[in-house]
Amino acid sequence: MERIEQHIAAGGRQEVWRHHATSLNCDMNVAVYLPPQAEDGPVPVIYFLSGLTCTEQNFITKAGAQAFAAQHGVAIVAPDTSPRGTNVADDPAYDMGQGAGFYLNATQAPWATHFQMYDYITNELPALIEAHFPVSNARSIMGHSMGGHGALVIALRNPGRYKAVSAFSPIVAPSQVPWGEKAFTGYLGPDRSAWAAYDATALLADATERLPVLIDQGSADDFLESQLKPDVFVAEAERHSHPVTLRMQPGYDHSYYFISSFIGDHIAHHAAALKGA
Ligand SMILES: N[C@@H](CCC(=O)N[C@@H](CS)C(=O)NCC(=O)O)C(=O)O
Repeated sequence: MERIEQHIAAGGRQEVWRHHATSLNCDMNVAVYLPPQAEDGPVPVIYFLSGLTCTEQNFITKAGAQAFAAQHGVAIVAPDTSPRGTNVADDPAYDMGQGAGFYLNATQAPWATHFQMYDYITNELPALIEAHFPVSNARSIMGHSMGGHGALVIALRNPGRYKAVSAFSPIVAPSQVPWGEKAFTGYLGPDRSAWAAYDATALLADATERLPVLIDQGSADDFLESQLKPDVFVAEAERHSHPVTLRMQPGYDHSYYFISSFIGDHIAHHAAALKGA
């Protein structure tokens, strides 16, 4: 692993590391924030998954999370959103290919060679982080938009692995909206039976754990009605007695201004669960 950035932030360290990802068959950047408490011993870790078009940079430069992470003594790991590189398949559209990995394991050409983000985020990255940084194995996961989809799917499919899950403006039912239909057709093929494993709403029926889900959603988000549809998830969660809190935030849009306004609440929510662990 090679450290490519290091900055003091809120008394801790914001770092960016570059490493070879075996599951993705390419080199990846990953941002790691270590709070001041990490100097004295292992701290819990929150994974933050970003949305379409993002790299590891968007969250660390725009969300204002470092001061809250320092206050609560938690590390935050923010990976890139897809495999990258000139040898990696891509698509000219912003919602497919590099920058749009959808946190799944692709089965279709030309994507399957590198687009194995589910394995990377669920297995390879935590093992790497826990081997190289002063962190404990207390983990939680959150994300934004496509990354909110990733966080919900990964938490629902891995009971016991995460102490908390939350999302900003998540794509909760990708099988039912244009972003998801396009990406899943490309990465997983047209057979919709393969899609349910990556659809948070579809996964609720078989969830074995009742990890409470916190969702914040801006009411003025341009993607709310067409792509996000949090009510679909809430209705299905109610059917299966799965605890979910959806907070509609009046006037907020889809941007990092929205995330930065509520990131403190999410980090407090995660820190309480991580420390109770
Ligand atoms: N219309 C946007 C759609 C992509 C978008 O809104 N991306 C969100 C996540 S789904 C984002 O976080 N963008 C990067 C940023 O705001 O820093 C575009 O073409 O860039």
